[in-house]
Amino acid sequence: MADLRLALYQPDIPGNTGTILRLAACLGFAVDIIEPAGFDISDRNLKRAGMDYLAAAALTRHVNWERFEEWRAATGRRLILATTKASQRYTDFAFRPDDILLFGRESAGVPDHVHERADGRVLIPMVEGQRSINLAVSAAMITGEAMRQTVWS
Ligand SMILES: C[S@@+](CC[C@H](N)C(=O)[O-])C[C@H]1O[C@@H](n2cnc3c(N)ncnc32)[C@H](O)[C@@H]1O
Repeated sequence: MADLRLALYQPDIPGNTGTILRLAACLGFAVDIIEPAGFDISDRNLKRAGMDYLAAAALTRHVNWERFEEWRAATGRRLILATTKASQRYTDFAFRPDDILLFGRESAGVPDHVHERADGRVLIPMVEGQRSINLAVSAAMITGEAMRQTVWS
């Protein structure tokens, strides 16, 4: 199991979370969900996307942002935010093995106060005029790069 973690800020779409939990089970990293989420953990669309991989996923639920931050402070881990507002490409960022990679909610990303708390902010560069990449796809791209740098190299 890698030490790297992926955190989802108040996710809205259960299929995306199920897809990410399946990825986490397959690649071997833990997932933190910062609630409230827009669905229940028993949602059938989450189960459909996560399938039987859900049983193997290491999932921790945090009741809100403040409790997540209390927990993170105790671990001493960095928080690295994936955001379209970053200027640094994720491929140019030096990830650490114990980083927490934070992804925003599908409908609204993260609020400014969360953006400001991040120790680093990374961007997947897009074609000019496009808004954003699907949450699960962006999570796979950035987690893949972080794993390449810290686990697979
Ligand atoms: C569908 S996007 C959120 C779109 C939202 N309307 C916004 O303005 O942020 C969901 C999450 O995927 C990640 N994401 C999507 N595209 C990205 C990109 N090009 N670079 C970095 N992260 C991205 C971010 O964490 C984002 O909060």
